[in-house]
Amino acid sequence: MDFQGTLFADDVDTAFGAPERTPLARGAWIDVARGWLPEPDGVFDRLVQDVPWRTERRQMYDRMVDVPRLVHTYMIGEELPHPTLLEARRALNKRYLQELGEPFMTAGCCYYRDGRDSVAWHGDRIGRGNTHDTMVAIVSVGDPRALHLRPRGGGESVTVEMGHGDLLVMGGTCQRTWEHAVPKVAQAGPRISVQFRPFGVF
Ligand SMILES: O=C(O)CCC(=O)C(=O)O
Ligand SMILES: [Fe+2]
Repeated sequence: MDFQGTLFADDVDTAFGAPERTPLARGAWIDVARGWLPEPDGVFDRLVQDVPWRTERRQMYDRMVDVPRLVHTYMIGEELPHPTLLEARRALNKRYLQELGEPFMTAGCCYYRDGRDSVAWHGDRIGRGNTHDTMVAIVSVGDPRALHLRPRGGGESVTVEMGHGDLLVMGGTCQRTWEHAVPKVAQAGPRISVQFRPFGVF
């Protein structure tokens, strides 16, 4: 089904629905909306095929290591690989522009091929997320994976099961006062995460 068709199909009622907010400690919050993205199957297939995936390399101590997942970031002005993602970013900007004070611009994509792929505890603190309140909006497609959040320096963690088409927005101080991770699991099929961020947040 093409995109216009999708917009007028049954899922128009649920697509881009209102997220539910959960305040976290220290001025952080998360918004969650289940089944938020329309046509998640088509988005998943397109992303697997068309994104120029590369292995992530990261400086760790004195050496470069492979981070176990594939990545690619669409920078400002670069065309997104599926029209539904364009619609998703529009919907996010409509909902959050006033509160965020600026639009979501970039789209980072991460491909977790199976349960061995993961990302360790971190905040998105390269750039302004380190000093300013901001938002990172994550859309998940494919197999469900748990995204964990914990206060920086320790404390009780929060787990969000990220299912096919689900939206999670991390907001407020979340990137500098909390950390998040997608740990390895014994069994999982492929999952792709698309993270929308404002300019200067990584
Ligand atoms: O896989 C996810 O949804 C989280 C990815 C993430 O936190 C990041 O790449 O900064
Ligand atoms: Fe992150």
